[in-house]
Amino acid sequence: MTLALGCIADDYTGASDLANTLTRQGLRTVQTIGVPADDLALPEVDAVVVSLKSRSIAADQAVAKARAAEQWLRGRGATHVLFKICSTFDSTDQGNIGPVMDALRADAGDAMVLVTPAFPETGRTVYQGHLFVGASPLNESPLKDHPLNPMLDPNLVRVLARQSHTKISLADLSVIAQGPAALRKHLDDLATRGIGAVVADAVFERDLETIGAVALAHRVSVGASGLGLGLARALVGAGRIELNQVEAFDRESIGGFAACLVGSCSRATLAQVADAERSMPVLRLDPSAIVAGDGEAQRAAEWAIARIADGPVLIASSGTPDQVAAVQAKFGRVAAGHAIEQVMADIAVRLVESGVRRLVIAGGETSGAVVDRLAIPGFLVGPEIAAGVPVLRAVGACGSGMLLALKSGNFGGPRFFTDALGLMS
Ligand SMILES: Nc1ncnc2c1ncn2[C@@H]1O[C@H](COP(=O)(O)OP(=O)(O)O)[C@@H](O)[C@H]1O
Ligand SMILES: O=C(O)[C@@H](O)C(=O)COP(=O)(O)O
Repeated sequence: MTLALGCIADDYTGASDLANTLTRQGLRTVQTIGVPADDLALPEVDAVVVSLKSRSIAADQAVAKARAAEQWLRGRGATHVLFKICSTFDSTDQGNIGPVMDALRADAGDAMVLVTPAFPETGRTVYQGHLFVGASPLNESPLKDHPLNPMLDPNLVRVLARQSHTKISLADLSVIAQGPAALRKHLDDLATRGIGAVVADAVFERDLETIGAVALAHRVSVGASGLGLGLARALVGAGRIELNQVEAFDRESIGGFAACLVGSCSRATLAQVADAERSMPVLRLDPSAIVAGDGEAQRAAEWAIARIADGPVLIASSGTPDQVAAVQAKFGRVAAGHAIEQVMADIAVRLVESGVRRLVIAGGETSGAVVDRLAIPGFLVGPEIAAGVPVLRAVGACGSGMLLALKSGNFGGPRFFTDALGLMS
């Protein structure tokens, strides 16, 4: 297998979003959980997205994990490696995007790294280095209240400069709009001034095509699915990919019971849970009881198992920003998040033991905890439920025969959970 593109994603929902984008652009793509074991049988693919649960961990640990993934990808022939971050940049001043970028840049020997989280299909655009979520600057969007990575500064040149040892600058839209040659010249000029990474504006997909075409000549880039789209189109345009069928697995019905586990507290997910209450039983967990270790996992699993034979169920820990703040004030941000994720994983194990084969999980960290506990080694990409969220089929012995959807907290329309289950038969 010689990879046309290697990718390292900093969480599992983000990885499935990127795998979805690459697949839709005609690249045969597989998502692996961590660096794959040597004995994991992978199909012949153009791109591998190695998923890490590294978005919210210490920089030195994230760097070590990213380097291991990079080595594996380079060993399979990847000349370009995309470090996939969130389209809302989810990374505080203590975050690790800058340190991982610095390390990958050093390993690759690149003079310049292009960085853009723009993903216009989901409303994420970058202008003058400022990230917008729909019409709102990042710091006025719901991301200001993210439970783990609250985003308070929309200027990504500043945010990245606070995390990185590399000198950061901007490629603004007036440069990007002139196309690849102008962007190359701009980067060359900046490199002579000691700049080593550039936040690139992007509002439309054509901007990402320009950025992708230029980035492909480098060995490393940093961005969200929009940059994946730009790189994929550049690979196809360069004749380095044979266009493939967009779905990598057959749609044979899988059966078994279905359940949704929701740990995201995003505004979009809160509305989706409220909507799901109209079509399936919903259990709202008590986060304080979870963190206090009061048997919430056991109670929730029993509640679900008593109902799943009659149809899908949904279990949510999600709270409003005020409720999340109250739990965090009592138990601490990291401890609360971790305890809730682990209870979701406990519940998932019980559900799978009871015959659940179709699992929808909302939230990146939540998905990471559940998929890790189920020991699923990787996924093939199936039909798209919503922008950035595909149906996934588990590969490998653990979890084989299961369908999952890993939903980024912010993605999906109001009826996401019923939409997802409708495509996961
Ligand atoms: N009610 C709650 N109070 C505090 N933290 C919560 C609550 N419910 C979930 N969490 C935690 O919030 C975090 C949500 O992150 P994540 O699953 O990545 O969602 P998203 O995709 O929206 O970022 C997780 O660590 C989760 O355990
Ligand atoms: O780029 C994105 O927005 C997503 O792919 C993503 O990374 C999702 O992260 P979570 O919102 O934490 O699930």
